Amino acid sequence: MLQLKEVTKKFGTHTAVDQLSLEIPEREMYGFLGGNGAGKTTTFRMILGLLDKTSGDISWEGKAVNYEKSHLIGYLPEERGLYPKLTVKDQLTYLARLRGMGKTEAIKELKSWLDRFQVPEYLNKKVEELSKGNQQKIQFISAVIHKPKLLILDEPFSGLDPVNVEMLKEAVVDLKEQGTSIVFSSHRMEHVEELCEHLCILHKGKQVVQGSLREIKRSFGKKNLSVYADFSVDFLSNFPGVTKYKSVMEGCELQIENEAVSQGIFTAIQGKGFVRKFELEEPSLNDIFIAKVGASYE
Ligand SMILES: Nc1ncnc2c1ncn2[C@@H]1O[C@H](COP(=O)(O)OP(=O)(O)OP(=O)(O)O)[C@@H](O)[C@H]1O
Repeated sequence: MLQLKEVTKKFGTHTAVDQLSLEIPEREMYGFLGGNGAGKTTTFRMILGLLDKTSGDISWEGKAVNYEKSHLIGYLPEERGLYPKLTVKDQLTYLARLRGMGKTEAIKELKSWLDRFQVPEYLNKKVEELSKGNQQKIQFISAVIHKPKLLILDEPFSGLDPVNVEMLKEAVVDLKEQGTSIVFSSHRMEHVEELCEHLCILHKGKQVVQGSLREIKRSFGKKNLSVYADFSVDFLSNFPGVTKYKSVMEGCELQIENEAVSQGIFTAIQGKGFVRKFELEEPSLNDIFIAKVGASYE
């Protein structure tokens, strides 16, 4: 387990990470959400031992983490940095050897990743000949080639087209199933919602939400209600307990104060005509973020 206890990082007078306490379970995928400047990269760099913390404690399996010395950790940094003039093969075998792998084994692993990403022809290409997105795939391979136990991915999906996003998602899911603990950051709620059992949302260095996705959603209650009907449902905009009303082609989408309000609405629409949909939904992470942080988030 990776543990952070009251971790703070100050740059001069600016507090980039403020009293962050987290427990990141083993063999899971853990999501860090937050807008630009929220403190995600700073937290990762502190976890890896690449940046000193101002105060607090960080431990993995009971010990301090040292990325430079441990072969059990993989890291995809936000600022991608491959040597443009080297071939994929030379570069990745070099990096894999730094992380304790033999050359033959590294080439075998590299080839299997290139096959998986459907780019076997890149083996002997120079990095500068590849598109940005494909360079990112190569950098991802450099983070996982040595089969780390703990994998930290800073914005792994940014800049990739939808096909490559799916390919990378499948790869991280497989790594998790093989027992890797994965921590990744994203601006995109839906990626974290889809992939993570546990997550935290950072806002200006502070954690505003933390825990299991299921529990977080449950604690918010089901407050989104869709009502699609063959009669006008406009009167629901003034219904007691309705906090937000959106008219849509087929009816309306509502936010309600609590689940009990839906019962009143259900009674009120009965007998008025044909109801095609009446659905109480869990909040999305986006709803939760906005409720916690405010609508200013982009
Ligand atoms: N070396 C540094 N010196 C001074 N301030 C820094 C330094 N690194 C980060 N910061 C500040 O710390 C805050 C957190 O930055 P960080 O890069 O951790 O955010 P982030 O959540 O990763 O953002 P993004 O999504 O934009 O990458 C920001 O206000 C940033 O300006």
